[in-house]
Amino acid sequence: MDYAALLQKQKQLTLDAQGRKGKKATNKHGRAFLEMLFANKTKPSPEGCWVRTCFISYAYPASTTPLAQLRPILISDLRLETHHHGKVLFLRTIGHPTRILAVQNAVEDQSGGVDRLAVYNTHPTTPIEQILPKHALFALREPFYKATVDGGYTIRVDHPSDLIRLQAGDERVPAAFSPRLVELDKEAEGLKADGNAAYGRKEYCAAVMLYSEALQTCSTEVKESLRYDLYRNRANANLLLQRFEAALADANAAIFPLELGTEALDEATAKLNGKAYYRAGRAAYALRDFARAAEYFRKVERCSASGDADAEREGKRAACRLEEQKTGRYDFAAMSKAVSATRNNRLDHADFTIRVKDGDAGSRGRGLFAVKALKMGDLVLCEKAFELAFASENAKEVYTMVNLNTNRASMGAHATLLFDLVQKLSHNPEQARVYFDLHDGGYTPKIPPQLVDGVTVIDTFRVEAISEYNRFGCPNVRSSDGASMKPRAGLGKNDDDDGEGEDSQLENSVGVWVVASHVNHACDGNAVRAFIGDMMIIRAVRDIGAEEEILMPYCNPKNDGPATRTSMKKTWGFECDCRICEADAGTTKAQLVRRRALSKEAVRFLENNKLSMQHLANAASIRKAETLLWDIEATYDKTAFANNRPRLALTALGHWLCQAYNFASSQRKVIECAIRLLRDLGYGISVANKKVKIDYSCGCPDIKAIDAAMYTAHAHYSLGERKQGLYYEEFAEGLWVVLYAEKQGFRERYGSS
Ligand SMILES: C[S@@+](CC[C@H](N)C(=O)[O-])C[C@H]1O[C@@H](n2cnc3c(N)ncnc32)[C@H](O)[C@@H]1O
Repeated sequence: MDYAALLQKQKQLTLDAQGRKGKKATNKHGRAFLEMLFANKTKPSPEGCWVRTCFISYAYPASTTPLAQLRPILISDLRLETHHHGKVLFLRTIGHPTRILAVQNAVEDQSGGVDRLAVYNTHPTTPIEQILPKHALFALREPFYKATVDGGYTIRVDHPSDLIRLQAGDERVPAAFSPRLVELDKEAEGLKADGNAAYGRKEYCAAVMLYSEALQTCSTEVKESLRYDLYRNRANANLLLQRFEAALADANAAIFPLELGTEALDEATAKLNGKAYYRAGRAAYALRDFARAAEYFRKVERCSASGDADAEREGKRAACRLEEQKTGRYDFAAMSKAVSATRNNRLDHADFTIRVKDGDAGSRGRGLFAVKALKMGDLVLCEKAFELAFASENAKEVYTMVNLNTNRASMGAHATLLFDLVQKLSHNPEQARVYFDLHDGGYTPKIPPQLVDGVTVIDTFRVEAISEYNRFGCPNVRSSDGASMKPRAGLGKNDDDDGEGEDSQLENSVGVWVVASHVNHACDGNAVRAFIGDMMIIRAVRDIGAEEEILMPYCNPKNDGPATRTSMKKTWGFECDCRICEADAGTTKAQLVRRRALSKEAVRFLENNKLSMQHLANAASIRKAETLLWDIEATYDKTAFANNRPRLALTALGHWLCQAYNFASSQRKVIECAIRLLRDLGYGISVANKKVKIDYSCGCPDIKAIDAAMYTAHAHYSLGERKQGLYYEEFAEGLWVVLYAEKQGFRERYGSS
């Protein structure tokens, strides 16, 4: 897809539309047409994959003005391309909703004016009947009106929090709408029954609304027990909607207090309290407050003389999480077994973050620092995704996302992540505060999440801005899959892949990890990340001192340092000053031009000389590779790249040579080439008295380094030098765990020693 053309076209359309700014809409569709357009319930989309384009249009802030301070406006007064500040539009849906990218419906105002309403950034899995059901009432704060490409008009909602659903009995509903409303005077008991019925139909949003309405209706004369029932039921519906903060508050409001002077509640009331504690426990668990969850589950058990099997089980689960949180002891092998291409890869594990703290990182902004000294291979942190969109989960719809604010276009799960985030943040304001504290690249205005008219205001443009700076690509299942699926030629199974581009193939999914988001970049970072399902596992790639900043490469350092730096500047807005970049800074233009030309030649050479048992290298191709390697090496300044500074442009050819000599069973040459490859990846090797010493301090962990170590190990084994071989094998296995979080895949790739 030509993203640049798509972006340009959308910009032009937006610009053209701007020409009508402030004008009134002409030749509008009438009621009959709109009623016809939205006459039928939408059928599920036919099988197949839909490619949708999600345009993030020019940013404007979410409305934070309460309804009471806004003046009503009518549809007929709306002006095109205009944000109607200080105004509120009261609307009632008149048709059945439909979803293309936005959820849409026909609407009328209190004077009978009609138009189309489109709500963007809602979650694709939320039933559209929950968003814009027929005959529902809404107040739209500070509406935005625009012409659409199909020649029509739309009242466009980019921030779902601008649109407030009003209950039938709400006094803010304009009088003109009231006569058509039904059951205005419904009693709390009746509303509760309706809520229960909606819950039974799995219409949880409707259930929450009906319970809320009943709670508003509950007069002081109404039985107190009804109020508790309503809170308890609403807690359950909120749990199922993943509105965990609301669920926790509801569950707590449903707990009967002990009467003054009494020792215990009667059995029936205690049982009800048990239910409320259980729901509170589940909400606290989902909010990852495991200590609090464990306490609630203990309380459930105390509410019944015979105990409670569910609470006991949940209590044990919470205790396991607390143990993980405290010790960082995870069964990574079991975690790896638990994920697969066909499962929901969201794992039930706690975060382990006590070895790090955030702090001032000077010109890098905030950063993450080691609390204590860590050894190479140590777990730095393990964190569950705050939110994650697995590409594999939404196979029916593929989104291309085009952001006019940042001039960026992307394909994959980015749009789904935005919808996931907006949904989560809208209903969990405390979690929203954590998210909005992340780096936003200087986005303004910084509207904090706040409750206005009972709705948490979420600025979707800022959500996306933060996501762009903080999201990580990740595999659909686990990091090791790419490596174990593609064994290197001559090591274990045969394959002709050169190892480049594995990550890009695997990283279709995308997520946000809020603690890891504080880690700043260095191409030669002291830590790297790996994934198992939605868990990010960061390990030290070399020893890290107490108080030292944790740094990891945001993207794989590429062979062309200056090109990497330019792309980093474009994406994240900074220039890397790590040791590789520092060494590279002295590269002359002539050296760089020559290195690029030779690297291109190397790519062509590797493309035309793929190795396998059937295609062995001949003497001429080996000579050519060696010559190219020396020539590229000559473009690196000897002084600047002394002390094992990585020379990444050499590694692809170095890797090929290891393979070539390995196929030719030239064991000494394999060892020589592999040690050279390790050095070019920053690992200094010295051998004294058959003892191998590896200097990790500049090492760039990469699958090629593991391959190089295993080539060396196998060559030593073949030469009968088992002890030396074992050093390298141990090093390779350790590095594998650093890169992929666990051992799975190592033996598949390299076979047994
Ligand atoms: C994911 S955030 C990292 C945390 C961030 N420093 C903060 O203050 O919250 C990414 C942003 O951090 C800054 N950053 C990361 N690595 C950097 C580096 N090596 N040099 C300068 N700034 C860096 C850039 O502003 C980048 O867009």
